[in-house]
Amino acid sequence: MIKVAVNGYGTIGKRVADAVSAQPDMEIVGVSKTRPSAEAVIAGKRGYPLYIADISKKADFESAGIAIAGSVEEMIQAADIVVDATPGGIGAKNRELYEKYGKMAIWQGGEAHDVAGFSFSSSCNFDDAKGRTFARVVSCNTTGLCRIIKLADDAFGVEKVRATMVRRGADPGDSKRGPVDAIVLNPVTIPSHHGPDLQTVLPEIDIVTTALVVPTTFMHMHILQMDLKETGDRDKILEMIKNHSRIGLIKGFTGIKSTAGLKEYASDLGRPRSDLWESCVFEDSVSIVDDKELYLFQAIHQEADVVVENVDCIRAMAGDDITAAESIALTDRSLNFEAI
Ligand SMILES: NC(=O)C1=CN([C@@H]2O[C@H](COP(=O)(O)OP(=O)(O)OC[C@H]3O[C@@H](n4cnc5c(N)ncnc54)[C@H](O)[C@@H]3O)[C@@H](O)[C@H]2O)C=CC1
Ligand SMILES: O=C(OP(=O)(O)O)[C@H](O)COP(=O)(O)O
Repeated sequence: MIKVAVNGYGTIGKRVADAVSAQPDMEIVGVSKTRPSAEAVIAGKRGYPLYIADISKKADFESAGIAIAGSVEEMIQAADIVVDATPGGIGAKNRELYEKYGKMAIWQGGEAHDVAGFSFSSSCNFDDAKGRTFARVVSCNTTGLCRIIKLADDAFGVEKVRATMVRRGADPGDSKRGPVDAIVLNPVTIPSHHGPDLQTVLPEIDIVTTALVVPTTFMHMHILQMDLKETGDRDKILEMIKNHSRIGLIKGFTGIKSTAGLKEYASDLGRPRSDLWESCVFEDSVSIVDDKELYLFQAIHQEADVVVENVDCIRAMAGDDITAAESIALTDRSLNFEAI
């Protein structure tokens, strides 16, 4: 069994902990919080040993009736590999802790590529993670871009990509962020970080991305245009999407044309937390123009798509020798996840 610690039990960390627990070859040895909170209570209810970043806060937890297993340093020592899901910028500061105890670690997309020197996407570079001590799973948006661009590149070759990310303003449980009534250019400069971020995984792709933020909480929406090297074939693209285990195809007859419709669908499917681990490509948007231009819309559930990638990354780094396809299949099967 691969012993996994999750440092930072928040939006991403709690989902990674649940996904890891569902795997037959992994176990959670601990999760961490900084202060007593609703999520700390949930960690206890899930049976995850709870460790704290600042052990001097132990009394605060105990007076709230929350049992503490020890300090984050103790948690790290108990693990084979640490998934660092602390807020962007904090994770990089934890690197010396992982080095101190000689542990493998995986960071999230809020950290720069340099934190690990290697950025990961299950369907693009699984084998390159093998034997590494450190890796970073690219951000939710970049994960969505990696999946579909790799697919198009494999099918027809991709000459260049131009994409706009319409980003959610805050996660559903976050009442501090906005905007409440604005469309915010984020960033106002071009390109956004997503293109260069994609190139940390697929360096040969010519890509320019732009991004803005809107007052929603569930999912980002991508407007994608790819110039193909060869003449595109819509039916072939659709077939490849249907066969891709991490890309779902939203069919026109469903009437789903929005992130709201997808949220309802995920909920009706009985997905935990309404999570959509797959990218959601709208079938009717998939269009070939002038033979070689491919257009499509895809929605990305920011809280979910990176979760399954973290599980594969753990397996690539700390597991038995296994192929990407085998790991992806095992991860998904263990979660009862079949792309829509
Ligand atoms: N929320 C999202 O939609 C996505 C987030 N990410 C990335 O995942 C990472 C985590 O983001 P979220 O889960 O959204 O953040 P979050 O704020 O929801 O959770 C972070 C957790 O880390 C804990 N924490 C803070 N400082 C800590 C420390 N020093 N030691 C241990 N725990 C500490 C907090 O208590 C909190 O539970 C970031 O790099 C972010 O960019 C990636 C994809 C999507
Ligand atoms: O990794 C994400 O987005 P990103 O790919 O746009 O950086 C997550 O949705 C977190 O984004 P945030 O930095 O707006 O919280």
